[in-house]
Amino acid sequence: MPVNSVILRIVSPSALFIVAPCLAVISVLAIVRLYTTSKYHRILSSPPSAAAGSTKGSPPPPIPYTIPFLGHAIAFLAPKPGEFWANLFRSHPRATGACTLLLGGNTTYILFSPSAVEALFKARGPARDGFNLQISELGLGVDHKEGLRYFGVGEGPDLTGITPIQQQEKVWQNYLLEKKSVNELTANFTRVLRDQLAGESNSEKGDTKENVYGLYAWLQDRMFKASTTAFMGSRLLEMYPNMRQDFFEFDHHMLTLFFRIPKLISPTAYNVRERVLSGLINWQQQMQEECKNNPVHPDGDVDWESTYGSRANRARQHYYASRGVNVRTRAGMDLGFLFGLNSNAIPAAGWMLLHILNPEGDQTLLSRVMEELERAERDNRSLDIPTLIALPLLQSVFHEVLRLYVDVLVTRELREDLTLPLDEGKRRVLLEKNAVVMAPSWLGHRDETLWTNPPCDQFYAERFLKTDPETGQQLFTTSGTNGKFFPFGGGKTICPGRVFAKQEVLASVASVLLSFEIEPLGFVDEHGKSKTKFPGLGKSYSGSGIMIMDGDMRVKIKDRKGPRA
Ligand code: HEM
Repeated sequence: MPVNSVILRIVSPSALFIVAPCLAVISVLAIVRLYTTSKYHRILSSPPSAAAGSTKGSPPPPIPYTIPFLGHAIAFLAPKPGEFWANLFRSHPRATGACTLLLGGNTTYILFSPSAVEALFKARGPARDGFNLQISELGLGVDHKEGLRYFGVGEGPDLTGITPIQQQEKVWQNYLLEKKSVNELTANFTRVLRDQLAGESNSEKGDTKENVYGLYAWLQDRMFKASTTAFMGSRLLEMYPNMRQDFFEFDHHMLTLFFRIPKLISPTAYNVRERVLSGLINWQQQMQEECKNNPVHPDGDVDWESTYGSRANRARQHYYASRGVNVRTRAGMDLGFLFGLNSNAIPAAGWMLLHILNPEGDQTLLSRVMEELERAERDNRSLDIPTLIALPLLQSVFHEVLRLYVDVLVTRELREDLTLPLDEGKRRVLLEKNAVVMAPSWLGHRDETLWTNPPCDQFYAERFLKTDPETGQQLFTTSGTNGKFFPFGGGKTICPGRVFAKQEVLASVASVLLSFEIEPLGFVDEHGKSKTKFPGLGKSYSGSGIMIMDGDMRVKIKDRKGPRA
């Protein structure tokens, strides 16, 4: 009897309507897998080394996939830090220095050779304009046309010869990076933070009250208030007192929105974004009315005022006006700026404090850090910021926290073909135009061949210290880390908040440790339940910035000394 007849006897005709499409789908998936696997092996067997001597190089091996168009997107969205990379390198040799993924229809080159990453940051061509536009639309809820208007996509220079992108770069340069402005920002941040800490202290009344907190939750609240007030002015939190809770809920869902997870699957992400936006819109409308659409000029004598805060923020508001964007776009872009301001620096300070105070860690670390910090405390108990930010051990701890906990996908779009060197230029790799290239910090920061002794997944406070052979002194250094360590990205779009971030984080850690005696009481998980181990990495998508903790450390806090200046 023919096989068909046998199948027809076993399977009813209606079942065939289901089986046939399933078989067709399985066949397509199998063919795609076979085709991409054979292409992968073909390219892998003629690696870029074959192109030695040629200046062009060859494209990075394309990792096999099964589902057309989506490619590796589903696996890439695993909400467990590092999981995708660990799986990738189980079957793919790291020695290739680069590989190609298909992410939702986009060819995406992944770089993990330090030489290639270093050269990418030096290249002038690759840009991140398209990425910024995508963040504004998908993550911040800005309308597409408004996003184009804000960034001035495709626009040439204005009458003064400056393009919108250059105008924005000028804002960062003049008000975020220039020494006087960044010092003013740090002074205002420290003033608000220390006022809060002083409010906590009861020593003026001769009271020795002790308080018990989850250290990170306690710190997050105080740092958020200090940085938001220093940058945006005090009116924002007066008008929207619950902003911190909403903001950190949004922060948690930002990548859900960016990766286009539908509202049906994650309604909270969309709802919380609308809540924060509507709070910011209220504030924007009220402030525009109060300042009659003319915020205090950023260049005058005023370094801070209550409506729009810092020079940097007032310069941003003038930029909005020059671009003619509506109030929702302003609120969306403010949310983006608050994200840059708060999402990384606050967890960095949290990880630093937890490691310094960790009862299971190096028991000499706290006293060595305190010895350094006392050098940066003036007689009136204020902080000497230039001394603080040059302390070797403190800087090493800060950089070690960035190494271990920053997970960024530094992303660029290629408008032209780009050739990059692999292993000091002996081999070259060709990246074709119109693709996206990513340098994932996880791969550089946690490369076990580059960070040894102790192994890369361990916190080691002294990792960025070396001993001066002549004086025997401990010196802080990041030399030899190009292309392997890039917490702030690199090149012309490197994070413009990096100088403030360092001052803010170190000033927070110093203020807390110099103000209070802190006694660790044990660790808790995300739900506040006691656990024995130091917090690990919370759930997050690849590229979430500084990774959050999956718990906290309970501490008893008691005043260290009398009132401070
Ligand atoms: C430890 C803290 C921080 C880390 C790890 C961090 C990291 C980064 C990274 C990786 C980028 C992308 C750079 C690139 O593409 O090459 C970036 C961009 C940016 N960061 Fe930060 N950042 C931090 C703190 C801050 C702070 C405190 C501010 C604000 C004062 C800030 C404002 C920004 C802005 C506005 C951008 C976008 C710049 C542009 O589009 O050109 N960041 N940051």
